Amino acid sequence: MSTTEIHPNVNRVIFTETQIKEKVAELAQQITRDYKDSKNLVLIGILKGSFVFMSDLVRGIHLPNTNVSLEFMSISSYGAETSSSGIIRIIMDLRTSIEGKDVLIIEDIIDSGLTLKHLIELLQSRKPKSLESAILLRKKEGLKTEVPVKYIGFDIPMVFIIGYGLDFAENYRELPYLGELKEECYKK
Ligand SMILES: O=P(O)(O)OC[C@H]1O[C@H](OP(=O)(O)OP(=O)(O)O)[C@H](O)[C@@H]1O
Ligand code: HPA
Ligand SMILES: [Mg+2]
Repeated sequence: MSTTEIHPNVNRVIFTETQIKEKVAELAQQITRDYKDSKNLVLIGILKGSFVFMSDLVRGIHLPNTNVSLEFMSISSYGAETSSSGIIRIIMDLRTSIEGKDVLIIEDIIDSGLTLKHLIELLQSRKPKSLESAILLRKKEGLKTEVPVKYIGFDIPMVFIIGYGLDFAENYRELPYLGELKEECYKK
């Protein structure tokens, strides 16, 4: 990717397409290894942010002896801000039961941790056989609550990230890399 293709509102590229591809392949291999004896694995993508990560990740998972199904939930708490509103809204819930199944939540980012914490409590009450999560990005210093995460892509600094599915006020999801949004785009 040449520098001329970088969006003008991106301060710097944090991870390139190649770096992301390698990391996603690594995560997919770990998941393949860990779930080889699973009967039913439900991968739950959390929209909208996870849609790119989910689509790349699932194509690296090879489990010929497992019923692998994909489900989606849509959850929102950020709106047009760069910090969590603290109000976790479920916009769209699962269509099927997860009772007795192995469940893996697929998320783009964990920042305050509030979304994942809420989600784990909700899904645990539906009695899955197991419940884990695969998260591409984690802002360790942003965490306001303890949340267990089994698969982590990258730990990142406290900057606002866009691209590869992540947005600011619904823009930039289409960028193929992960970049830092310029402060002047959100600081008044
Ligand atoms: O750890 P937290 O502080 O809760 O932040 C993480 C959540 O925030 C983002 O969702 P957002 O509310 O922006 O919805 P979106 O995925 O539709 O962009 C992101 O996709 C995670 O779901
Ligand atoms: O840094 C971020 N970028 C995009 N969405 C987010 N949701 C939580 N943190 C972020
Ligand atoms: Mg968002």
